[in-house]
Amino acid sequence: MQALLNEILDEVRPLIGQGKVADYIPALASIVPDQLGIAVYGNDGQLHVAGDARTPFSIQSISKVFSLVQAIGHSGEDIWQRLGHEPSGQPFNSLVQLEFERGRPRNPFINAGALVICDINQSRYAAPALSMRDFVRRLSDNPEVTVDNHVAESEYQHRARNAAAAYLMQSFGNFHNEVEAVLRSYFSCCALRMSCVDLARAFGFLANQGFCQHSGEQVLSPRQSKQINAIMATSGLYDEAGNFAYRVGLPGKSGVGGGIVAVVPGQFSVCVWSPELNAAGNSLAGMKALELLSQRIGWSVF
Ligand SMILES: NC(=O)CC[C@H](N)C(=O)O
Repeated sequence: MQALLNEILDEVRPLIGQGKVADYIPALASIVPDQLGIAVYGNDGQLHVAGDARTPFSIQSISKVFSLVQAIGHSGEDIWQRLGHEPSGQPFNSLVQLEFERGRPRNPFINAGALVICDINQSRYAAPALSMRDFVRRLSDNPEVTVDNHVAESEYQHRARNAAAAYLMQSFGNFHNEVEAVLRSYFSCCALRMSCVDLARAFGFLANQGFCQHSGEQVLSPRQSKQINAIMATSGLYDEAGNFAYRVGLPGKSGVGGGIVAVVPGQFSVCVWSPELNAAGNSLAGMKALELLSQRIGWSVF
C-alpha cells in the first residue's frame, strides 16, 4: 500500500497547475496550490500516508457528512421530512431547484440541504459549533482539531448565496432557527481544519459498519452507515457525482478546500488533498488519485 500511494502521488503531481484554487471565499484564495497528500486508514487500524498527509486544510463541504451523522444520530429518519436524498444534478450552491421544489433541498450535501441539517442541529445543541468540534476530535482521535476563525469569518462576510438559500427555505417554512445564527454554525463546520490523516481516521467508521475502532464508539448502526455511504455515492460530488461513480466507483465527499474522502466498505477509508479544483469545485488531482487507487486495488462498490 505504501509503495502504491507514493506511485499514485507521483503520477498525479503533473496535474498541479491545471486547476484553480477556490477564491470565492477570499480566505481560501491564498492557499499554496502545489500541496498534495493522501492517507489510507484500514479497518485493521493501519495507517498509510504519502505527501502532505499531515498538513491541516479547510475541510469545507466534507463537514456536511459530519453534520448529517450528528442529525441522524439524534433524530433518525425524521430528518427526511425536511429534505430528500436524491442527487441534485446541480452545482453545490444552486438556488434554482430550491425555488421550484418549494424550499425542500434535494439532499444533505448541497449547501441548501446542509443548511437545513445545521438548522436541525441548532435546535438540538446549545452550542452547535462546539459539539461539532468535539465530535470530530473524537472521530479523528485528534484533540487538536480546531476551527479556522479567519476562514469562518470570511465565509460569513461573503454569505450572500448561502443566506439567500436559507431565507428562501425560511419563506417556505422549512427553517426553524434564526438564519444568521445557523449560517454562523454552518461556516464554523466548513472552517474546521483537518489533515488527510485526521479525515481518513474520522471516516473510518463508515468503512466499518458504523463502528469507530479508536474511540470504541458505535457512531451509527450498520444500516445507517450504509445509508450515509449511499448518499455519498449518489450526491457526494454535486453535479459531478455521476462522473465520480464512473471513474472511481466509491462513496465519496469533496470540499472546496481541495479534500476528497472516499470509503471502501469493509476495508478502509481514504482522504486525498490537493487544493486546485476543477470546474465543478472538486479537487482535480484528488479525483485522479482516487481513480488510480480504485483501479489498482481492483475494487469498487459497483
Ligand atoms: N462545496 C463546498 O465545499 C462549499 C462549502 C462552502 N463553505 C460554501 O458554503 O460555499
